[in-house]
Amino acid sequence: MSSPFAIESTDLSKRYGSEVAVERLDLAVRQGSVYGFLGPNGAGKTTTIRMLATLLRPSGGEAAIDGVPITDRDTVRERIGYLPETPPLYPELTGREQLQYVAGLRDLPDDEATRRIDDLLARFDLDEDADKRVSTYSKGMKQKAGIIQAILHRPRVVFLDEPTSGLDPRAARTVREVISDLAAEETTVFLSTHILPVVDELADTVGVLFNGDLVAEGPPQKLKQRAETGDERSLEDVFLEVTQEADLPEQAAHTESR
Ligand SMILES: Nc1ncnc2c1ncn2[C@@H]1O[C@H](COP(=O)(O)OP(=O)(O)OP(=O)(O)O)[C@@H](O)[C@H]1O
Repeated sequence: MSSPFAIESTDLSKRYGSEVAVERLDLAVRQGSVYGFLGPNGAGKTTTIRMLATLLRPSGGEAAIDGVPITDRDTVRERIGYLPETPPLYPELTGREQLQYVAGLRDLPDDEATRRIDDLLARFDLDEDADKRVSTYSKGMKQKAGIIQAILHRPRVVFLDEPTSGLDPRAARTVREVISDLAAEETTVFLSTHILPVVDELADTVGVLFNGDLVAEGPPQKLKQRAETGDERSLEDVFLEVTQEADLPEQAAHTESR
């Protein structure tokens, strides 16, 4: 039976030695939705994404992508695209060669690959630089190439770690439009970013991770509604509140020990 969830996890955990990076995380992300994954630096977002993308072995718990357990790495990898914080690119290739190489790894037919590469290069304003070596690219140009290679094969689920990092306003808008288009085509987008307005605009559901724990989850509109008064606050207010409240016991302990 097919699951309505594109990403599911139960008790997903990761420890680095005695350090707990992700603590018994339960996720259920609907097919075709955009999930905004927020959290302060070091909260465990990248660790979570790397586990879901089969690049890091969990210390405990389970997860499935598109109904396939992450232990079945080959099948999961066929169905996902991943933009890490630093896109993996070969500096000695040109942008176009890099994308052709990835299309080959993904077994895309040549003519379809050429068509999609040309379309995406133009969409990201990278067409004029497509035949220059990646080693000459700026940070933003590398980021654009990284985004294109993450979505080139039309994956069912896309993980984007800070996709607008280093991008100028026009390119950042293109990324937002591409994310909307992906969701409209029933691709699930798991989006980690510190840019809260992007999440506010695009996410169907927001999850806030703090010290490896999901401390808030829900549609942005609902999270922004104050339970007591019904007044609206910003997503930033919500973020600061939920990532501070959970911090209070530690702060109290710290103050007492002085
Ligand atoms: N390879 C590693 N070895 C040891 N500890 C690690 C390793 N990778 C991550 N950590 C720790 O795990 C925790 C979570 O890190 P992670 O990179 O997942 O956070 P993040 O939410 O993505 O942060 P940021 O927003 O700064 O990118 C941090 O405390 C980090 O120090």
